[in-house]
Amino acid sequence: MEWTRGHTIGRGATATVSIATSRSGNVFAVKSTELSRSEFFQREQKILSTLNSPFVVGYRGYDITQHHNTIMFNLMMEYVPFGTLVDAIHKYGGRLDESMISHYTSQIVQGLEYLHSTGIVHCDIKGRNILIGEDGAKISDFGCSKKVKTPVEGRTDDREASIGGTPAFMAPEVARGEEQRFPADIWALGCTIIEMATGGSPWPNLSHPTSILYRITSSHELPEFPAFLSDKAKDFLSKCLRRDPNERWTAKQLVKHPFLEELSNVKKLTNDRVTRSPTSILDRDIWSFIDESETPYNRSRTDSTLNSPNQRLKQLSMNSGFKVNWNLEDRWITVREWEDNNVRPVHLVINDR
Ligand SMILES: Nc1ncnc2c1ncn2[C@@H]1O[C@H](COP(=O)(O)OP(=O)(O)OP(=O)(O)O)[C@@H](O)[C@H]1O
Repeated sequence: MEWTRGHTIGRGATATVSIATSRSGNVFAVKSTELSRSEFFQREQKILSTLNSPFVVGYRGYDITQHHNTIMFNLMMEYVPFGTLVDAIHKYGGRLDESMISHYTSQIVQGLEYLHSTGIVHCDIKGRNILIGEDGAKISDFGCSKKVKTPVEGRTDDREASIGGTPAFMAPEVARGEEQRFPADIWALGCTIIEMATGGSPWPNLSHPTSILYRITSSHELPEFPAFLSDKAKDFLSKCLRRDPNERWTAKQLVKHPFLEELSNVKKLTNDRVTRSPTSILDRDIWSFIDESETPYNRSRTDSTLNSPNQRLKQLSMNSGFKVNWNLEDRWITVREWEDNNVRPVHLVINDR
């Protein structure tokens, strides 16, 4: 298919997303990166090409092109015009009201129900990866996603697979490097509801990924439920945010929860579009205003154990029973874990944005 690249509409850690038009005049979005750096993209392309749901960004194909001396991998997708859920939160003054939260949650849950029924774990559900279209929310960015066996087919051994995502949205079993299956997306959904309700991180006093992982793995805490939410909304959250993945509700159960029944009076974004091009700075804007060192949690730790990322990780590894080796590569952090002297094949790929 011949197509022409238009203006840039978004940038991720590795990709530039542009609007594009085909010769026949169809408009779509094209996400491009250098072929040599396209490992996650190719995974995304393979997964996206198998999916078809109104609650998941639509697949339109892929191609490889040469731009000056650079070979580019291009992933073509449905153009979703109103930015991300984080843009919507900004647009509505920093947080969404409960009717909007239930509207978008309903669509994300239906998207997750569909994905999980096909054996896909998204692995990076968060506001930045939810796009807002004419009909509402669509799940996007499948760069971390993986296919696992469905409950009917049996379990895969996640110790063989890489697991990862964004620390603030990571379920306890993921942060510990144990497994990342369907319940991990449900935990991240709970975190995304808090993001919609507060405009901030589920762990608002912590900004460094290491501190967040430390808190998730070493405490028995849950993210704080926003006080202004109704009992129904809090009950819904309590079904998502359970530390034991086996106790979390499935997407199939959650679609029937009473919180999602009240969908009247929803303000749609269709005629009131978000025009600002979304950038990665949004996450920083929201979340970095509170320094973790100012929190009582860290103030009580007057020893030097948590002074640097490496020292914090040493502490984390002592608590978790694993030795952890961190590798900073661009904006991604890879954590490899060892159990006694046996190298575990699991590594945790962390989206640091
Ligand atoms: N289909 C689309 N339609 C409209 N805008 C899009 C579309 N896909 C992506 N975008 C915009 O481009 C931005 C970057 O896209 P995406 O998150 O998929 O890139 P990424 O490099 O995988 O991101 P990350 O940094 O999370 O890995 C999104 O936040 C969004 O604003």
